[in-house]
Amino acid sequence: MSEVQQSKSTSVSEGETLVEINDLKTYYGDGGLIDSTPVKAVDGVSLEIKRGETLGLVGESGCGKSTLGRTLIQLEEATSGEVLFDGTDITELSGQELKNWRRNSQMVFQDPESSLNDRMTVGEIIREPLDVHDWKTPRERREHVRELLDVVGLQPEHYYRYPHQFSGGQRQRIGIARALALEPEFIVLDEPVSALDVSVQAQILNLLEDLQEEFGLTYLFIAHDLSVVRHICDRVAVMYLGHIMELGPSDELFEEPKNPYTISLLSAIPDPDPTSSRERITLRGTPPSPRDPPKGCPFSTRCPMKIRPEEFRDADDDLWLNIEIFREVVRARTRADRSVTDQVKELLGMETRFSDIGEIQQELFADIDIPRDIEQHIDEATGYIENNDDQQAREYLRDVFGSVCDSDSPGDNVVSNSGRFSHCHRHLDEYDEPDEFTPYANR
Ligand SMILES: Nc1ncnc2c1ncn2[C@@H]1O[C@H](COP(=O)(O)OP(=O)(O)OP(=O)(O)O)[C@@H](O)[C@H]1O
Repeated sequence: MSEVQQSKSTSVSEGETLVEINDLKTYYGDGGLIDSTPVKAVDGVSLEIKRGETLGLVGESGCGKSTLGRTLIQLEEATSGEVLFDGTDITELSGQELKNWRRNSQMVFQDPESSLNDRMTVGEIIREPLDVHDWKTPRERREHVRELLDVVGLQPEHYYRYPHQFSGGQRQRIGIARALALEPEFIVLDEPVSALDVSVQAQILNLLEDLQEEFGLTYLFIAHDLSVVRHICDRVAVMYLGHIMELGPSDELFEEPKNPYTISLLSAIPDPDPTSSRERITLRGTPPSPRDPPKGCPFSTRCPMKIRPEEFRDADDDLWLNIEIFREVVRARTRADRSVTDQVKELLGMETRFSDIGEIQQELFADIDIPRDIEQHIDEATGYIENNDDQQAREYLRDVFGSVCDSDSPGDNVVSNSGRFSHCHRHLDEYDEPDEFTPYANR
């Protein structure tokens, strides 16, 4: 870690809070009459964003990053919780108050191809927010737009051109100029360089850094590309299934990840250090549906370091893996939003003929040594399913084979002096720390 980066992280982490988020939830489709199971896109997020910092937000597609970003600037309505900007809860604002507040917070979107209106000139696009807010006089607006073109590296004559006449990188500059028009303090950058060529990405990232310094901006930088985040962000939040799994200074988090999900994500990035002993962890399956998240830890259905119940701690690893797969098959059967056949096929990589539970049981356990007590439990669960009580089977298996990871939501445990936190039961004294635990699959 360079001294410069270190001091930047330290000063920011000690800095003044601009945004404070408390137990924020944003659900989609809540209260509908036909399907009342909401999509829990953001499901209890608490974090702070410091004035002047860039906070990265990373995670797999669909984990809720955009929804969180959109809720912070009130493009999406929060279901519950607080978003305090300089102490004011903006989820409570409406009407003129909300309109006035909106000037402070803007968003830059991922896809410069579709986020700009092709029927408006560049000048009109950048000026639109000024018109909406009746900013100063029309003449001053035009002058301000020309200044903004200059600030983002475009030419005054670009004012009268149309977006389709520009390259992807230039279009993103237009989007940035528009976001800056009302002189906001806070900008959500939603994958701002993902759609651009690598060579252009660096130019846009440099521009964003320069603008941050010039105007004292605070950024929430959403990305799935971890390497981009590492270089531009002071701190990083790792999101999974609507929850923040780990949050801390970038360098620390990348060099010494503490949460099993962060460890798994980072293990997939090639390590330039040939002496590194870091082993790649391949995560099994896909994230659960945000309509039906697990009861305990959000990562519990895929965690390679999941805590086993005491009585099964020495169970054979292959057997245990198949028990976990069996539990996932049963979970999938209880899920409402995708066909059971598709889910089972995906979980087992098998053909539809195995969607009969007896056959699945055979497939998973017939060729494996299975202690009598475990076999009885599996038989019992299969019996419930054969009686069409999938939910009972799911709960039975959770009671028998589940651990604290299945039953309790972990706390945000502080894992370093910087205040970094990790959402994992393994940080409690009675368990091995995640970074000291060899994942079952890698033994
Ligand atoms: N308007 C909506 N109505 C219903 N569900 C939605 C809506 N927008 C998003 N979702 C769902 O909410 C969950 C989170 O989506 P979101 O776009 O916030 O994730 P993301 O991490 O930003 O994904 P990506 O990187 O693919 O954009 C997903 O399951 C998604 O399908």
